[in-house]
Amino acid sequence: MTQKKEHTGIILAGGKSSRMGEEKGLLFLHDKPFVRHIAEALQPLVREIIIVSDQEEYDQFGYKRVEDIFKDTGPVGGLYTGLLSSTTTSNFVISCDVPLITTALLSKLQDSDEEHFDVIQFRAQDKSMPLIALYKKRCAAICKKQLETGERRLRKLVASLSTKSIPVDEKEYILVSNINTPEDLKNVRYAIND
Ligand SMILES: Nc1nc2c(ncn2[C@@H]2O[C@H](COP(=O)(O)OP(=O)(O)OP(=O)(O)O)[C@@H](O)[C@H]2O)c(=O)[nH]1
Repeated sequence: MTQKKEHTGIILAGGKSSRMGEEKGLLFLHDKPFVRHIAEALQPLVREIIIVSDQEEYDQFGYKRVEDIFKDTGPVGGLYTGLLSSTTTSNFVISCDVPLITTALLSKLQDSDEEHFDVIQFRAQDKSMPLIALYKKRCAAICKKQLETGERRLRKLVASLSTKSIPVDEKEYILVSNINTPEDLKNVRYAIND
């Protein structure tokens, strides 16, 4: 097990948000943008937060922002840039569309961290969640190699890594739900009385 605060929090906030039709990380839930919710959940567990995005609007949050090195290569490209910018061996990598994530849930990943696993990810029912996960910095080289072959799929990358999956309790499914569409947002707002 690694010590708390030996991790970096990387939030991926690039991509097209085509299903939502507007920048997902800047959408509001309760009184705060998604990215702010996620950063606040990460904050007690990490040394530094890095947002990977080409959008300057994310500078308003006061975290370090880095721009994609490989453009338009999807989450694997974002992961590559985030890991390269990090100074820690182990890193939370979180998509910008899970605003209900909590520190308590994220700390379960941290408590399960082991040096020999490349990835520690959540699994809800039978669905693994590679964008609510810990990645070792060494995975950057593998991301680069994969992207150079033209393969962009994150699931393909994770399949090539040594991975541990942590089950999410049924009552916690809502906390890991991705909000990708206006319908998802409506449903979550309804579920949490927003
Ligand atoms: N930095 C970076 N992040 C990305 C990139 N593509 C996707 N992401 C992030 O990866 C996560 C998952 O992305 P998706 O939901 O699959 O894709 P999306 O482009 O955001 O949305 P859709 O266009 O609706 O598929 C989100 O947090 C995105 O912000 C990219 O090229 N660069």
